[in-house]
Amino acid sequence: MPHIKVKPFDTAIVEEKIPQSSLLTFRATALNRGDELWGVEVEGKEFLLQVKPAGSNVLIKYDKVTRPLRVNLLKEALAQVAKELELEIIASNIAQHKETLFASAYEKKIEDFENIAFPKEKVSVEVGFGSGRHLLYQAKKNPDTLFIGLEIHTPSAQQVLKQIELQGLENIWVVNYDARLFLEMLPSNLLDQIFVHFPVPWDKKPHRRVISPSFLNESMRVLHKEGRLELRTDSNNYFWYALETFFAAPKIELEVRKNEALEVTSKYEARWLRQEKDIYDVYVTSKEMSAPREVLIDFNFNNVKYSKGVETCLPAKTLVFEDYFVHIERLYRIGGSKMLIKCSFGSFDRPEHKYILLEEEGCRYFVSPPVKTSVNHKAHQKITELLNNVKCN
Ligand SMILES: C[S@@+](CC[C@H](N)C(=O)[O-])C[C@H]1O[C@@H](n2cnc3c(N)ncnc32)[C@H](O)[C@@H]1O
Repeated sequence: MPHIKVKPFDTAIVEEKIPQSSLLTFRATALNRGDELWGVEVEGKEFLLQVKPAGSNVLIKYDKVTRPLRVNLLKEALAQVAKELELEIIASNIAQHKETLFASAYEKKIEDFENIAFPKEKVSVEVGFGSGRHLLYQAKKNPDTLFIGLEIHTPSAQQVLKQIELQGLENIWVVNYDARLFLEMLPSNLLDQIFVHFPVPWDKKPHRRVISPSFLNESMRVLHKEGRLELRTDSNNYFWYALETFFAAPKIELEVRKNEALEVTSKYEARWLRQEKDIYDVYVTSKEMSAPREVLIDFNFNNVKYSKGVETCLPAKTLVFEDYFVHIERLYRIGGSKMLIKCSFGSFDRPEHKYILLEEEGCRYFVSPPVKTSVNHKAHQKITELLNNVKCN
């Protein structure tokens, strides 16, 4: 990733240069540490550069949380900063290259679902598609259905995206995100089917299993009446665990099969078949329409403003709640009346990493708000409460 190593210089000159700079917007210095963050804006995109000592020199590089997708924007920012501050570069890797961003129209981000139009009337979901054999097969066989494939393993998601292009399929969306958090982004009564084939059994860490009471509730909400959740597993343990979970749900119909042959065999299944293992199917059919989903999530901080002493009032330890956490990682001071707060929060499995810019005029996420999930919202409300309490002290 782009960086420059420069000879030592007085970083305080940045503040003097900001008014004339074509890209620098602020300088934030870490409390009790030697590193800094510089706010920049290039071609309308805001992001941060990290500045820290590297032996007897200074390293200026990208910041993971706010980095723009286009690497050339970062390189341009580093080159321009070095020029404006007249820095002496010792080493760098900022030569601009032609960018070949592999952006597939079939890859969707979780935040796209905050406001998305489904191009087909019929929609189904596959959770943890792995090599994608079943997903690709279903999409080919049912061109009238949109298949949303969810996979947390990024290389598998990329492989399947390539296959989609190679096979010329137009009815699959791939989402590289945790299925347990994804379903809440969907409207009620949308889906025909949810396939969960050979989920990781997690015998020693059952809390990581995809199937859980809350996953079942969300599945029943997003399936339309008569829509079906299909679990296929080779794990006897998982089968009984899932049955117990499903039995507790109201208004569903259950069907259990053993060693049923499907039209397509996944890689995992082929291995179990060679070993002559039993394979279990459990079908859960939704028997009622669900109420529309209510989305009452906003990430405004309303009346939160910078007040003196904020750094002494924020918790140093991670706050852990039943289904979310809040961790204030680091504080940066910008002049005398602004702060940048680096924090992580939300779900234990897919935490958000964000900066919050706290000023006398107000407060906002820098550079973009979190994904609209309920756990992120709970965490946001907790952070708002923490920042408001500072005002009361
Ligand atoms: C045992 S493999 C099965 C793959 C495929 N369904 C098959 O039958 O060959 C389980 C897959 O689920 C994915 N996975 C596990 N937990 C997940 C989650 N919470 N959300 C999305 N994918 C998940 C894993 O990355 C892995 O690719």
